Amino acid sequence: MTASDDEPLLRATDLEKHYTTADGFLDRLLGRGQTVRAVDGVDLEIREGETLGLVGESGCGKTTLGRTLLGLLDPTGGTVTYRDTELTNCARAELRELRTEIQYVFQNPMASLNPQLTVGEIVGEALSVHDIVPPERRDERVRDLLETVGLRAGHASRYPHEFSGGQRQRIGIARALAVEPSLIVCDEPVSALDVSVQAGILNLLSDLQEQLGLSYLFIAHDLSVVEHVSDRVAVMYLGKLVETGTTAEVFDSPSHPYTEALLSAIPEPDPCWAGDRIVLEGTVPSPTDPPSGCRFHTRCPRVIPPAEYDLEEDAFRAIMTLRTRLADADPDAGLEALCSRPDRSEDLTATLREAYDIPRRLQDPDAEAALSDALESAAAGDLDAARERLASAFETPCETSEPALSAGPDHHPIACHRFDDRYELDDAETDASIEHDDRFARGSQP
Ligand SMILES: Nc1ncnc2c1ncn2[C@@H]1O[C@H](COP(=O)(O)OP(=O)(O)OP(=O)(O)O)[C@@H](O)[C@H]1O
Repeated sequence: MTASDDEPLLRATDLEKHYTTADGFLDRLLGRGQTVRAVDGVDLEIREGETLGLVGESGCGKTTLGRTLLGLLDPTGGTVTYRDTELTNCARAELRELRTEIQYVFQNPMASLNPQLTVGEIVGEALSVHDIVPPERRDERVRDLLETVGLRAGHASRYPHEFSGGQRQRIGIARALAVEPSLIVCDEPVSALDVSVQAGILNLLSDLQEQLGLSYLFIAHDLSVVEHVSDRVAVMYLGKLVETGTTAEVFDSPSHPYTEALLSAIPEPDPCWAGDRIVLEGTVPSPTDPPSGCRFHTRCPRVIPPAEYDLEEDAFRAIMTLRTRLADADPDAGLEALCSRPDRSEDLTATLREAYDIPRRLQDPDAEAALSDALESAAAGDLDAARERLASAFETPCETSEPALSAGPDHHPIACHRFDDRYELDDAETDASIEHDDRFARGSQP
């Protein structure tokens, strides 16, 4: 079976996986508990023979997405289609058959291998469950598989604890290969291994892809590894994809501010490297109550200022950081919730400006008046009033509507309002943005 040229091998459409954190039956009955929107409307394609890298900070939903694509988790919405069969809507027997086509390689090979079984039994289990080869040929097939992954046929009689981390991962790969899959979801397959053995596993995966025409979804937080192995890359933030493209498109000219920040954190071996690391404000918000509009707006270094003011991007970012802190603050905690500096001056509004890197005076008089009001409320300990004043005076388009994943300046898909004609940025800002992109183009010289 092969997918036609224009049909992807696997396609997810508006895929959702929400967990509920209700503790027990009574909680669920009474509707108590929270919804964790781990995967929240993902469109994604994996093509025949390619490696799609999936990157994003810890907790953004990568593993949940990988497991939902595979059917290890039931989606709460959307569809997954393998070739021309919708997995999310097919009969049990057919699903059981198709399960062999998509396999999973886990991050921690020790935890995923049954210590009570020999390696031969682990790798052979799937052969008997799915009746892949006749019983009399199973041992031979297991021995072949072990040799394919760089182990010895004689290893079949040993137990997982007798192997090193890298060898255990090879056993996990042999087990996945046993059912002759077309697609393997590799979930952080080398991150638990010593750097010295990582290359061996990556080379093995690459050789197997070449020999067997496999496709991979390669989940990893190590961006250098992803750049090395992937044909295309998808960047995920808080349950959604924010940028996808070929590896060159995403790594050489990242357009989404989140991708820029992620890539700027890759350690750079070149001592002449001129790019600065982009430090994002705050922590990743909770997927139980994600920010409205663009989920990244609470941390985005390029959050779009309100059109009615003439505001510098940096000044607006600083105001948004204060707004986000106010939104999260316990109103009873008073000023301490915003500023715990021991060196507070008499003028608390000046201390707040300093603590949040807000200029002493904004260039736009209306913006300055609104900000001064809010700071005075905050300095007086009335955090509710400060929060409301800032929210009504400094609303960004990034929080009012959700950006769709659509063609950006380099034609690969990006979910960011900066590239939407409705939110026209003036020429200076767009030029600054392009210069900024160039500065972060990997490999560029100062
Ligand atoms: N079974 C579960 N019940 C409730 N919430 C869960 C469950 N599994 C994961 N989550 C939550 O879903 C979100 C996404 O988790 P997931 O493990 O998919 O992210 P990830 O990007 O793979 O993270 P990491 O890189 O750390 O493995 C997190 O907030 C996590 O706490």
